Amino acid sequence: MLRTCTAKRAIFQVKAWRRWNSTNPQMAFPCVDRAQERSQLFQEAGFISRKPGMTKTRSTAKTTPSALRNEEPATAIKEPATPVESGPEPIYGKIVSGYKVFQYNKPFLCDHGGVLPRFDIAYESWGRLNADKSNAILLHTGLSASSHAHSHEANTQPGWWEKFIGPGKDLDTNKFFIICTNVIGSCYGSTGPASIDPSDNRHYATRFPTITVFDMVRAQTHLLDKLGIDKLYASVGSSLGGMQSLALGAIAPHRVGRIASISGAARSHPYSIALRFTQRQILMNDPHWNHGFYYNGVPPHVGMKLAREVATISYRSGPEWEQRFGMRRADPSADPALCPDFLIETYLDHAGEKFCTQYDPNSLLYISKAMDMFDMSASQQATLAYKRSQNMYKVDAQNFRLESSAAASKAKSKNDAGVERSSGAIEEDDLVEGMRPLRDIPTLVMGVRTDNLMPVNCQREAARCLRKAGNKHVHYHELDEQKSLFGHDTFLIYRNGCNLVGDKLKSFLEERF
Ligand SMILES: N[C@@H](CCO)C(=O)O
Repeated sequence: MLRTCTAKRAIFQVKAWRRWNSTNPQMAFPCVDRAQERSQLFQEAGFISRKPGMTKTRSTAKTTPSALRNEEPATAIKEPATPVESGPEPIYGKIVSGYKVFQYNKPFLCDHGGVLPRFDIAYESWGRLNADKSNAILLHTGLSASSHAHSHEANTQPGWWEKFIGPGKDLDTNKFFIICTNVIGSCYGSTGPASIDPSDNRHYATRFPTITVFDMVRAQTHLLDKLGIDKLYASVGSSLGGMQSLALGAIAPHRVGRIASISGAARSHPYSIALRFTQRQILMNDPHWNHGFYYNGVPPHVGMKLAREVATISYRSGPEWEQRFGMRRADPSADPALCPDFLIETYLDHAGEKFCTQYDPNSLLYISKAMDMFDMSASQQATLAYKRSQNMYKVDAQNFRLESSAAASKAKSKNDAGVERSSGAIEEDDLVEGMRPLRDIPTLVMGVRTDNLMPVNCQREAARCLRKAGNKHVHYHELDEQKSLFGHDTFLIYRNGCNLVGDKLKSFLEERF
């Protein structure tokens, strides 16, 4: 009762403040009011969901205020119209159904020694698996994506690669069987921090183990086993997916026929780490983050919104925004405001608003950290292999035997190669050595010069190291400013009926080697 009264009083105060400042428009801060209002709505919803006899987890659609369901709150102050229509945007939705779930019911050892007692992987597929199961393509996702890459009967909403997949398309479903998973650590049906820990029926939250990109693909190999796919036709991905497609080639080269790594990297760039670190800091310093234990209360939606605004700056490019927004203001006749005012500001505000209640904040922390740590250098892989061998006792005896011998041989190969991680300067020989397992796998590496998040140097480095490792089939393409101003997100965007990433990918996949 007390909580309801407090919440109502706070909403009343916000409304009163708005009434007052309508006569003082220069003092209006609708972007701040809206955040406060959303906290109140969450608080009310939390109170409703904790009434006797109701679930203790986050409230259901029935009891959840509209703002929490990512709709416009009935009482929200209207911001200037968002100029998202002025340019192409990725299609990302909150996916809660329409996927299949693969259940791995054995303990899963993560690279850094944590153990998941079991895990789920949400996945979707398109096309038909042929009789000898040789036409499967595993499509790896970027950070925020779900398994819903394309529409189908169980979910007719357009997917995030809707135009890339289909009969005759870039990923041609007349030829290939396409599988897309939601990675472990995420929140769209696969096991992640928001999942329930079976040992105590509480959300994992930050008790979830640290995961690596190698863990993500290792988990996917168990799905491939279940589907009876010994060897993929191709491992394809962009961004984080471009890291995964390479990582799979490193841990299971015998299972991959071709690799496509688009706007990815063989190891993270310090600039990318800086951008993701900043996002995590913003999120973790939202008092509602509560060390990750927010699932029964108000989530850190303000931190999420601001983190997404920073992320969006890294996903697109200045030259795109010059053309798209310039110095235009949402309402040129209005006095300058501290809340969104320039079109670019309303755009970022919209990106943050859309994402902040759609994606689990802890998933952002875990997955972005996994990206930061990604490094295919031989010394780093050997370090992880050694860690695995030390922790193998935590999982069952069968896994112990299988994996400890693999880990031991990797740890040994580190000594054979005589490679150690350099203390400061970036050591390329170490990366070449780490990419040696991919030397016989035809690989497409693509980069975009306007990419601010994973600079094109990352893709140049990956291609160069693959070649130095002896790979004779490295196909490298770089899109210059004339071809794409969409920066890192280029791979998500179709314009004028085409996407240059898709064209190149199609030729690579369909070429005979
Ligand atoms: N916009 C993409 C870029 C990173 O893949 C995302 O949010 O996942």
